[in-house]
Amino acid sequence: MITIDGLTKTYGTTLAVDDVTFTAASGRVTGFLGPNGAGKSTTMRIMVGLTRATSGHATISGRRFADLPNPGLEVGVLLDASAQHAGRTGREILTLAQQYMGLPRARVEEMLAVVSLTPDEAGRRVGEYSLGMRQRLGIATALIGDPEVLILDEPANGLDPAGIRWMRDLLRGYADRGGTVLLSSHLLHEIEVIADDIVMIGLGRIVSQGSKTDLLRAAGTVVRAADIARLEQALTAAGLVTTRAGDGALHTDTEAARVGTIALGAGIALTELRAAEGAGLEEMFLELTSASQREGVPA
Ligand SMILES: Nc1ncnc2c1ncn2[C@@H]1O[C@H](COP(=O)(O)OP(=O)(O)OP(=O)(O)O)[C@@H](O)[C@H]1O
Repeated sequence: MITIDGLTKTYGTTLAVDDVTFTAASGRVTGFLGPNGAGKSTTMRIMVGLTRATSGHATISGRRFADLPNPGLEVGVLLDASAQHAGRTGREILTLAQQYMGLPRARVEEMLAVVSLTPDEAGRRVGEYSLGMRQRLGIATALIGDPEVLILDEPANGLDPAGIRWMRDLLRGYADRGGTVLLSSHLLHEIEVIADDIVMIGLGRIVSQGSKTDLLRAAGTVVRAADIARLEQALTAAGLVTTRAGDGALHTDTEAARVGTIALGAGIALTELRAAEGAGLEEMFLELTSASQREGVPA
């Protein structure tokens, strides 16, 4: 379990992380979502002792990272896959990790197999690796000590579709066995597919957090009718908040059953009625983080 309590980080006049509090629970994948520059990496760097917080605390399984006697056995970290020594081979990097964590030699080959790096690839210098191969090696290094907690910054970066699926299954299995997974992304879909819980951050502040199921439910309903203006009128008259999506559908902030009942009462035949899910979550994400979106939110 990871606990973040009132974490704040300033760089000069930049408030990178602003009073952030959340928990990533055991047995769950927590997605840490936010636009570029929102403060995700800074928060994660503080968790693993690479950056000092201005105020607040971060603990892993109840202890500060600096107080963990053999951190690799408690927490696997992948912050920047390109930070590995370019002149060493993948196998050498894993062997160093195996040695300083005091693990059996066999763990190196086991991990290479887990992340599907072939013996030939393992013998090549990391400087010659593709980004996806470096991510795989980074994940192997994070997992080698069989830690209870995984902290991964943008782990899907550079992976191809099969690689993304592989990583998703790996992290799912890890959480299902009781592990804690915290992964960051600015890609909503990636987080939406894998996460059990979502923490959304914008301009250093948490703008929303909760279980994915609850957030998706709160994302509302998409509804369509031949006479969309009359439907809009009926829903607004019933006190619902509606917005017109670009494709002509209406988005409401309430559940489908209520929308259906109102339409039936007004004698309006619907052509579509469904939970907004991904689209709703995206809208929520753009809205909640609008102040920190470089491009602003499209109308
Ligand atoms: N070492 C540093 N010195 C000064 N400012 C920094 C430093 N590191 C981060 N920042 C600033 O802190 C803010 C948060 O950056 P951070 O890298 O944590 O965002 P992020 O959410 O990880 O973004 P991305 O999705 O682009 O990786 C940004 O305004 C950034 O410019």
